Amino acid sequence: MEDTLIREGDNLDITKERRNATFRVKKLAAFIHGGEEIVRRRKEIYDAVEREPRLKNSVPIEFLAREERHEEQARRAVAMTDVATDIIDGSDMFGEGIYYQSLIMGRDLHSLSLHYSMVLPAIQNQADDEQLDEWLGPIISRSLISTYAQTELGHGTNLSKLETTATYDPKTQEFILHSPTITATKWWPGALGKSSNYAIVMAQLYTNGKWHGPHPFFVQLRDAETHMPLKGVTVGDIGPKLGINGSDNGFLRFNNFRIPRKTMFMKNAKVLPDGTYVPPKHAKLGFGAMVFVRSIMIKDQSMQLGSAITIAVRYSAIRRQGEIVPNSGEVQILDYQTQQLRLFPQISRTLAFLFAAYEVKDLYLRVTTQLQEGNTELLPELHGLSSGLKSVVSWETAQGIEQCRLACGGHGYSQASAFPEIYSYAVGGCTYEGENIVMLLQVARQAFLGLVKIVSSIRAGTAKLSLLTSYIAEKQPKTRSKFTCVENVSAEDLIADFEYAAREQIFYAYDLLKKNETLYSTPEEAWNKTGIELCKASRLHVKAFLVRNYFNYVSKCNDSEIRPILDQLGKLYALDGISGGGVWFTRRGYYSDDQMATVRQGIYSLLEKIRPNAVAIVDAFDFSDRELQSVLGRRDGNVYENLLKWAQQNPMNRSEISTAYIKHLKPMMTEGKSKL
Ligand SMILES: CC/C=C\C/C=C\C/C=C\C/C=C/C(=O)SCCNC(=O)CCNC(=O)[C@H](O)C(C)(C)COP(=O)(O)OP(=O)(O)OC[C@H]1O[C@@H](n2cnc3c(N)ncnc32)[C@H](O)[C@@H]1OP(=O)(O)O
Ligand SMILES: Cc1cc2nc3c(=O)[nH]c(=O)nc-3n(C[C@H](O)[C@H](O)[C@H](O)COP(=O)(O)OP(=O)(O)OC[C@H]3O[C@@H](n4cnc5c(N)ncnc54)[C@H](O)[C@@H]3O)c2cc1C
Repeated sequence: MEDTLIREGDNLDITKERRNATFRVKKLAAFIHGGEEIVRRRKEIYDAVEREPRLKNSVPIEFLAREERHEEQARRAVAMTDVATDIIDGSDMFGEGIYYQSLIMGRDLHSLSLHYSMVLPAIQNQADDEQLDEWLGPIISRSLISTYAQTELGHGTNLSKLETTATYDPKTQEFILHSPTITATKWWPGALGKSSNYAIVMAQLYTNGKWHGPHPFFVQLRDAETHMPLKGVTVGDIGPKLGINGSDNGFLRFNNFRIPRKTMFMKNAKVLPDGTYVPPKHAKLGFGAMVFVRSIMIKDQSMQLGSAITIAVRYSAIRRQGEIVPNSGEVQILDYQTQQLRLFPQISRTLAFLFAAYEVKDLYLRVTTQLQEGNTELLPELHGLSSGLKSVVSWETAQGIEQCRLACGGHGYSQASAFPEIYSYAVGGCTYEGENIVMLLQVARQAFLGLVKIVSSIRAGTAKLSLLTSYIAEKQPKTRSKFTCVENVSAEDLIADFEYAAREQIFYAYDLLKKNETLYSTPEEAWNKTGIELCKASRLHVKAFLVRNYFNYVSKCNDSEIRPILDQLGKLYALDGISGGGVWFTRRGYYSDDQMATVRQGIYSLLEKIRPNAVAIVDAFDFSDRELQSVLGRRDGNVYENLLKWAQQNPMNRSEISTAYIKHLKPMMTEGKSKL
């Protein structure tokens, strides 16, 4: 079927792929992105960005040194936010906001990342009316730049042991911020080093001699005119990192630095002028900014994997290497079954993660509405869903990007492929906003209303279960999995298989925890000794959610042109999970060896079915060349000539003779000659 992505001068192999696709890309793109209107808006936003001279990205970012990159990204961030209201609906951070930003900033953070992704939502949700009046205007007008300073040199995960203190002095109605040790130094906050003049600082609150745990404060760090650090504040950049080097992640210390009482966020917890502490309705309301980023990053991660797989599939369609049948000509590497197994599951994952991102967005919005009415009922569910997805999605995204890179051979290792930028940006998501293992343990402890608590209440018959957890209470089937062959297997059967595996492991981990509680002297030690099994339970629980959610989402599609594609990808997602999960599915003989062999046969048959549509499917992710920034992943497939151009524009090639040659190599060679 002819498609609008085909243009004259394109690589012939990629054109043939597009012509042979069995569906129209526009239809699949509309379904993936949530409707034709959204795809139309993406195009409108893209065109507006392309038209705007200040949003031209003329400098290839990967050739820049750290300081140049930081400066260029600051320029882009200012230009991006200067014209944002003319182009996007800024309130839609989950949709238009992420897309618009990715067109301009690429895979990097910048001077305003935290200002918008953490400080703005924190102010909207945690400031009282008076604070909102005072702070929101400057945040929106960008007359100040702010960040979120929580992590310290000595503690990131364990917030209860943060060392920065905020001690209330009722005489002056001020808090005294102090960093009592080296390990109390704030370390990591994005844009803290050189850009921000304000920060939300998480500090241990002391008032009237009592400790109340970590609380957020909105603190001025630098002079509004000179941008010099205020007296009592030491601040700077922490140095180059694996990725996101456009961002000046920073360090920060306070030396008995006084701030007014009303700099403490007071919508939830309060400190009255006499120092009386009023606790919040829910102890973790002050952690809301983290929950927000955990929620939005699921879509961002899926888009990173989506761009990696788009690059790898397009390149695999134009790359010819080796022969399958001797003397019949070199084949497209996409024809190798091994290449397909490496790549096609990444397509399925991208979709599963994206559809999950839609779900977490809905839950986030529901929770925000509830919280505005003072209702915290759904907060634990959101904490569980966002923590679990964050953990599984960022891990599988990082592994998937790496598979895409490897699948592109040597060219995948070049920055021209974009994989180094994509990987080093995305993999940060495994650590920031809660280290992944720690977040899995939260899922076990708390998520989806607390797996561990659920097990005991299910056994007592008192469980109140949500949609996300109700499967745990169902009886484990005594029979085998219903799987017979890929053609006949239903979505319900595949969901049942993942629920079986999750349920089995959840109860196993629970029983082990209970046993360990009898063996160790404290519940905490028993918890630690059950940590690995608990994490496995959480992972399977999240995977069961991802499979269920995929098929639920796809069930809305009645289009006979694209539904088969979505079904194939869904089955591949599930069967690849079952085949890779092995032992989780064969426990108690739930899957026999023969069934497992048939699962593998099913995967091979799906790879064959997906193969002719692979290029068109990744086209439907709707990435422009501007977003992909990859020579290998170009829409037109003209990779080789552009690799050469890319190398030639390399600043090292501006002059024929390098300074390295003049300073070091030439003298060595001259000396060598003199010794001849
Ligand atoms: C395009 C956009 C894409 C990307 C984003 C752009 C930019 C951003 C990029 C990077 C920015 C990065 C920023 C940061 O990294 S900020 C720092 C983030 N730090 C963390 O995430 C620290 C992780 N640690 C924690 O969250 C907590 O300390 C932890 C949950 C591990 C434990 O908390 P704590 O010790 O205080 O509590 P516990 O005693 O363990 O638990 C008590 C109870 O409370 C529940 N709980 C914990 N957190 C929450 C929450 N947020 N909401 C609701 N409930 C919560 C916990 O489960 C326990 O429940 P129960 O078992 O029922 O008692
Ligand atoms: C790119 C990037 C951007 C960041 N941006 C910011 C920012 O803007 N603001 C900010 O405040 N912070 C920021 N951070 C810091 C980030 O939030 C922390 O690094 C993260 O929360 C992990 O904490 P940690 O570094 O203390 O790791 P640690 O907690 O020291 O983790 C080290 C290891 O110990 C394990 N571990 C720790 N605790 C437990 C436990 N209880 N049970 C089992 N295992 C455990 C972990 O699983 C991990 O394997 C950023 C970090 C990165 C990498």
